Amino acid sequence: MQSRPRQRQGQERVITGNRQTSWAFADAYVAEDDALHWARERAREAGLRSVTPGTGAALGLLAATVDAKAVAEIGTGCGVSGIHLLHGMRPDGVLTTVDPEPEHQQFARQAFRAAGFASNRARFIPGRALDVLPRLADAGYDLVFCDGDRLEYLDYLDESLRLLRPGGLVAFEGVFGAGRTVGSGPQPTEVLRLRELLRAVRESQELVPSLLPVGDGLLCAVKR
Ligand SMILES: C[S@@+](CC[C@H](N)C(=O)[O-])C[C@H]1O[C@@H](n2cnc3c(N)ncnc32)[C@H](O)[C@@H]1O
Repeated sequence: MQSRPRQRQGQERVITGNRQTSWAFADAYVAEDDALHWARERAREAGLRSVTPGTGAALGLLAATVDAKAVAEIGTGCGVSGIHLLHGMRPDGVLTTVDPEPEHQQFARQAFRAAGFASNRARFIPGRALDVLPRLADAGYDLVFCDGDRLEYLDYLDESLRLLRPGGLVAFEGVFGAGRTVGSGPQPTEVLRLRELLRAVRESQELVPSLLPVGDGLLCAVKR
């Protein structure tokens, strides 16, 4: 009996030692095609973050799980996350994607075409999320993916609750804040806002939450 705790400790050490390798394996588990590599490269040149392959795979999975016909995306970037979402959506589904930078959306448009999606599968809306989202239909969306201005995530949460149908899903990219969300010491406003978001989602009676440790942290919640 006395040897049990020692054995458990040993197992924990093995898991800890391999954890980074396991996470790297999980992140690269679903391969990306040429269109995604092209979009990723355009984003890198423009100095933009894109979701990691693992986060992209999770987004595709989530879109398929809710059988998404209508998805709203905040922060088109050069289209990496959009391609993953479109892959998971129904074949007749439409991605509505919002970004204030027309040149980002132009790259995304090309990337979607290269990935084989017909032009009517995506609706590009140029503009800032908080100007555009109020114009979108109540309960008209199966999934909302938030990857725009992290200072505005709490406002995106309010808008998402209005936009989602019951059973729909909201996802926020990057909530680990590159490790700063759980870091001690003074943190920038962006990190403080991420912490507020994490609290608000966890405490909401309207949401069933889960924080997926993919990429830089993908906070997900289903609207009851
Ligand atoms: C990290 S990139 C998005 C990357 C993209 N989701 C992907 O993984 O391919 C963030 C994008 O949000 C856009 N953005 C910044 N502020 C925004 C706002 N207020 N509303 C909507 N988009 C915004 C930026 O122009 C940029 O293209």
